[in-house]
Amino acid sequence: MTRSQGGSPQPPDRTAVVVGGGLAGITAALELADAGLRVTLAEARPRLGGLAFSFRRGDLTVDNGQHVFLRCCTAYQWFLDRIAARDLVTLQDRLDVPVVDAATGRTGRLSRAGLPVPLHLAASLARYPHLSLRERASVGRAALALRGLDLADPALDAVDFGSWLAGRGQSARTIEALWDLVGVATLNATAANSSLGLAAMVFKTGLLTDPGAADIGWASAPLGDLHDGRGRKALDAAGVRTLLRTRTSGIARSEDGGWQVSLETGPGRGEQLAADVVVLAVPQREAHALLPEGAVQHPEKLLQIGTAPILNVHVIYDRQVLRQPFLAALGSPVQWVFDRTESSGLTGGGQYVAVSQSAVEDEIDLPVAELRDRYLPELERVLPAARGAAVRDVFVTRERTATFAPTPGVGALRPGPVTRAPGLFLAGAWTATGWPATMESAVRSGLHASREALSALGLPADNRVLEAA
Ligand SMILES: Cc1cc2nc3c(=O)[nH]c(=O)nc-3n(C[C@H](O)[C@H](O)[C@H](O)COP(=O)(O)OP(=O)(O)OC[C@H]3O[C@@H](n4cnc5c(N)ncnc54)[C@H](O)[C@@H]3O)c2cc1C
Repeated sequence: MTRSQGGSPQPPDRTAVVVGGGLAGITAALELADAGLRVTLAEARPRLGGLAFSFRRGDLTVDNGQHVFLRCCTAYQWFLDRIAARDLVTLQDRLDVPVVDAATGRTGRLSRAGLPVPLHLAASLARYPHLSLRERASVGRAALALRGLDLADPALDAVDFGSWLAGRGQSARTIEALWDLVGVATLNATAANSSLGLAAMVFKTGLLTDPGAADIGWASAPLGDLHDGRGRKALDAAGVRTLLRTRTSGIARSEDGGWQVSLETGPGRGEQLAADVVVLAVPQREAHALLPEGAVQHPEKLLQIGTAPILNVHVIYDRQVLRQPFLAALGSPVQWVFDRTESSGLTGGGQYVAVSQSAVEDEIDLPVAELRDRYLPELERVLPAARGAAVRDVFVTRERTATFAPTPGVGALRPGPVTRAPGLFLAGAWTATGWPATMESAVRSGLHASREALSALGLPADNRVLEAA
């Protein structure tokens, strides 16, 4: 799938090494290979997909954590098309989120109508039972204020979203029942701990641009089938040499002005790869450790980017307890609950639900027994059908560094794709994409890095995806 420019042959001998086989690295590798480079992708783990992966547990295939995307995640959807995995996701025709208040048992819905922005959400908000009339009216005013914010204004990054909302008349209840309901899941932080710049980006893009922007999508197969299985197929077809279980231990300038990448391919075994360009698509701490001296101006900034955890509590019931693909909860520690029955391969009746808990710094290290005691009774409050159901299994997946923490000031710490070392580029959801740590940010970062790498080699890059985004 080499892009040919007006029929002229591509230079055959340009080489690239991409370090890290998460979504950022896969994207960069595909783009560089599509442009005609000889690409090696080195991933430390035995699989691709980075933070969005699956593993086997008995007969089940379990995702390390529930992942969703929105219709406005155009780069991630391009990626799904590029790896031929569109058939493995479901995307709502129209945003529709059931929201249960565990305290009252009432269910409201955040949904959209077929009207232009912002009227598309007005009817649902007007009927939203978890806020008073006055609170609902205040949401409209805050949304208008959000709409007026200039996302390019760096001053937004220094302000916390919670204070900004409070200053726009949002009560604690409105923040909990609306802004945090969406924001905690997308930013992995409460409004009080989120940069206004990132929060405004999420809410403006998702709710105040295109009417369909916030329609929710999710994998209908295990994440590993998409990012590892189909990702690997696409890389193979593009001619990328993919090395798994291969940790990169060093990146240094070679005498000819290119790069020398040191790989650990097994115990006591190594390989040196020469490359014209290197894309470092690993998390910020690993990037800090691998960056050659002087490659970024303030390397210490990478270590100042905080991280935030996500916890999933997986519960197998002996019967159906959740009748929709997912729901969100209020008045309970439970945040979001997803039906994982089909995608996990559970057979023999029963239902598998995953409770997805973002920004749970105080719970991430709790023992399973404690989490079980906390969440099973809460699930019975949120899902009445769970009250008479028998629990067949409970297990927990923890990602302590699931995302970077979107705290105020983080924008100034995130580097762009271009380093001061010619031919060395950075990618990863944590780099300066303007997005919070999401699959969308990861794919965008891979597109940015590969575009810059191609341009440094004097090769044309396909900008269409980024321009459309
Ligand atoms: C539980 C959970 C839930 C999430 N939910 C959502 C969601 O709903 N929606 C959403 O959009 N996003 C979600 N995210 C975030 C999303 O998964 C990440 O932002 C995205 O996958 C990051 O991709 P990446 O390529 O930037 O980094 P990573 O996935 O971290 O990939 C980096 C890769 O580099 C490899 N590596 C590191 N060091 C080396 C080395 N020295 N040599 C070789 N390889 C190395 C790692 O093994 C890893 O595979 C969630 C994350 C988690 C953990």
